[in-house]
Amino acid sequence: MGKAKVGLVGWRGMVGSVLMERMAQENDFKQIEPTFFSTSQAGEEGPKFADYASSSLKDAHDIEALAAQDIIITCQGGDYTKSVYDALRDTGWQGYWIDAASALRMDESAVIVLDPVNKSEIERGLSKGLKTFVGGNCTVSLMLLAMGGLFENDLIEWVSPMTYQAASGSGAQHMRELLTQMGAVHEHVKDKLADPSSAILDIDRDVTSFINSDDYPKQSFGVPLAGSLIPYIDAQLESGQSREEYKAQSEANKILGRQAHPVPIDGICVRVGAMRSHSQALTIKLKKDLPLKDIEKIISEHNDWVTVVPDTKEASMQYLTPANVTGTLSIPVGRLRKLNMGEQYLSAFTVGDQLLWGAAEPLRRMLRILLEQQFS
Ligand SMILES: NC(=O)C1=CN([C@@H]2O[C@H](COP(=O)(O)OP(=O)(O)OC[C@H]3O[C@@H](n4cnc5c(N)ncnc54)[C@H](OP(=O)(O)O)[C@@H]3O)[C@@H](O)[C@H]2O)C=CC1
Ligand SMILES: N[C@@H](CC(=O)OP(=O)(O)O)C(=O)O
Repeated sequence: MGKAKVGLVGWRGMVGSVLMERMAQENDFKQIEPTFFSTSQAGEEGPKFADYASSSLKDAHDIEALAAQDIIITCQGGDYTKSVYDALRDTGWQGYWIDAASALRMDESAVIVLDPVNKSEIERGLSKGLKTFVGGNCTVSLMLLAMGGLFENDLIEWVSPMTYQAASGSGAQHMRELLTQMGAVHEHVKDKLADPSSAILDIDRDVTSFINSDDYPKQSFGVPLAGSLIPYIDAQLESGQSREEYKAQSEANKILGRQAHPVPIDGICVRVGAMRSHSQALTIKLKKDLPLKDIEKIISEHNDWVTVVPDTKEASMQYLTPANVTGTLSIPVGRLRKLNMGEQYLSAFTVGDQLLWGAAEPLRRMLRILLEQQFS
């Protein structure tokens, strides 16, 4: 069999760029015959990745050109998926669709992919002839990689994740705005800050009035993030949850193949001024009382990326932070201890790069699974 024809859509966006970087690092381009698509630059020169120079960009809305692909990977977003997916399938196209957007995630014909956690669900989907594979929500994927061992051993009665989500989850413009806000705050008080005799409460008053003023740059977020936080992510639902919070239980149980007997998962999702790594504080009710040492072993042995950070101040401050994790595939889990509520109540804190395991990496690995199983 020849190399699989792989159509890449959304490759120059933020998630797509991280995906391209990982594909180049892992020599994925050598295994495929790629075609690059664009919604806005059709006909322009294509990119060069890992010595692979592409021909000119194809129109990402050209259904015929899309239908010529064996596999399409899109990081273009939900609106794009909605605009072409049905039309493409309606032509009778039997190719594989790998998607970063949430649009098709809960669709019965789609598998949510996170192979270190749900390889068996992926295999089940493939054997049933399913052809649509979607990456999960970032906080959900990162939580499942961290807690994979406890879920796999069916030790969790419920989880309450309280998140600290980075600006990248809102997109590139929002990351820029966070930095602009940081710079603007400093600029506003820099003279007073440089004067050792100035009173900190005066500086704080100035900062507070500035970040609440119309002069503060907040076109993208709508409210201050630097110097503040945003306790609501994504749309408001009838249930009182935000859509981001709703995804925790629904997507996690679909990934785990537990939709018939779901594990209750619910908490509050908060945007903080980190750049691209999401953190989560988890309160977990275990099904039974287990020694902490056993819990640590189960967690750390589940996959190659999770590591248990000792519950000390020094290790937590050094290793359990967005600053330490960003740009890596590492999933540290720390602050593991039994809570005062009882021996079955466990706390945990975990961090992961929202653009790597949270978005691009599960898609790349799904491509590899398809290449190994369906195109070798
Ligand atoms: N941001 C995130 O954290 C996550 C996002 N996702 C999904 O991925 C989708 C894409 O997100 P994200 O990568 O942040 O989106 P981006 O806004 O970074 O990119 C989306 C598209 O915008 C177009 N574009 C226009 N101008 C530029 C420019 N100057 N530089 C780069 N691209 C440009 C490109 O399409 P074209 O070439 O066709 O013009 C690009 O593919 C989301 O809608 C979501 O569905 C999933 C998980 C996490
Ligand atoms: N909503 C996530 C990012 C994201 O794109 O999620 P989803 O892929 O579920 O739409 C965040 O803001 O951090």
